[in-house]
Amino acid sequence: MGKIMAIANQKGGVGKTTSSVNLSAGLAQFNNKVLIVDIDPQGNATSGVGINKADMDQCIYNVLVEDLPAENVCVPTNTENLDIIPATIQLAGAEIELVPTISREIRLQKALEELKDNYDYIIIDCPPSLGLLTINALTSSDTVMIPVQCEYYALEGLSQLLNTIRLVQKHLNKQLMIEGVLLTMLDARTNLGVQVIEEVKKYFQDKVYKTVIPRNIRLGEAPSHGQPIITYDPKSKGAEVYLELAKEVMNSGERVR
Ligand SMILES: Nc1ncnc2c1ncn2[C@@H]1O[C@H](COP(=O)(O)OP(=O)(O)OP(=O)(O)O)[C@@H](O)[C@H]1O
Ligand SMILES: [Mg+2]
Repeated sequence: MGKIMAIANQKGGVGKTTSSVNLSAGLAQFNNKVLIVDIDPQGNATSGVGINKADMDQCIYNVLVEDLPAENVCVPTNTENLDIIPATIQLAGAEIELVPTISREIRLQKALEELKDNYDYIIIDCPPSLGLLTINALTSSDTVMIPVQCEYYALEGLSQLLNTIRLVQKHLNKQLMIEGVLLTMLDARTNLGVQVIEEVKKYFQDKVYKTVIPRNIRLGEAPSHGQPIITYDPKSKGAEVYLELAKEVMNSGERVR
């Protein structure tokens, strides 16, 4: 049975999508069958794996709001072993349309239940908010990965996220565990980055992944070519670190709560 992992942080631009796409591609390279679920109306993970959103007449919106089976919207990507459930801008309406519906917090969970056996990993790329879409992701997941940018104010807003995770654990998904905190966009030339790493480690202790993602120009370029880093530039530092992270995730089954 597959492991479902949400990649969440309500702060924008911290590396959620970059990590969703490239961790997924890394896991796929190690022969895991992987599904990305894009639940961000921006649809960055969707375009990041080369899917043209304008060509899509169905997406995760139809699954969440119209009960379309998730299987019907799964599409293969150019990366072997990697499928995606895409998001288009249509999803922007879901946050409000779901409010009056029955079982609005568990719609994604129900949809993914039927798919869980087809994949080794299902990675959910969350939007930068703590609204119903992120709640659906957390309710569906076994674990949550929190990317934290190595910048000043890195920890700001994390208490809100942790509180939301606690509420989901209490009311909707007792199983949910924090998989780990991923430090992203480290600029090794500055002292600030090192200070932030220290601070985050003090707070989260052994929950912080050993792999730290540096700033890497190639990682920033890859999405505009619709490719994960391991195909866009397999020799880059970015490809190396996301493969390392994939290994770490594959070995983290025994991580304790
Ligand atoms: N390690 C990195 N090195 C260089 N650029 C990066 C790196 N990680 C992410 N980026 C770039 O930074 C920007 C923000 O990253 P990303 O889209 O992954 O963040 P996000 O948390 O998904 O954002 P949002 O909250 O809008 O969904 C993107 O342009 C991305 O290409
Ligand atoms: Mg994103």
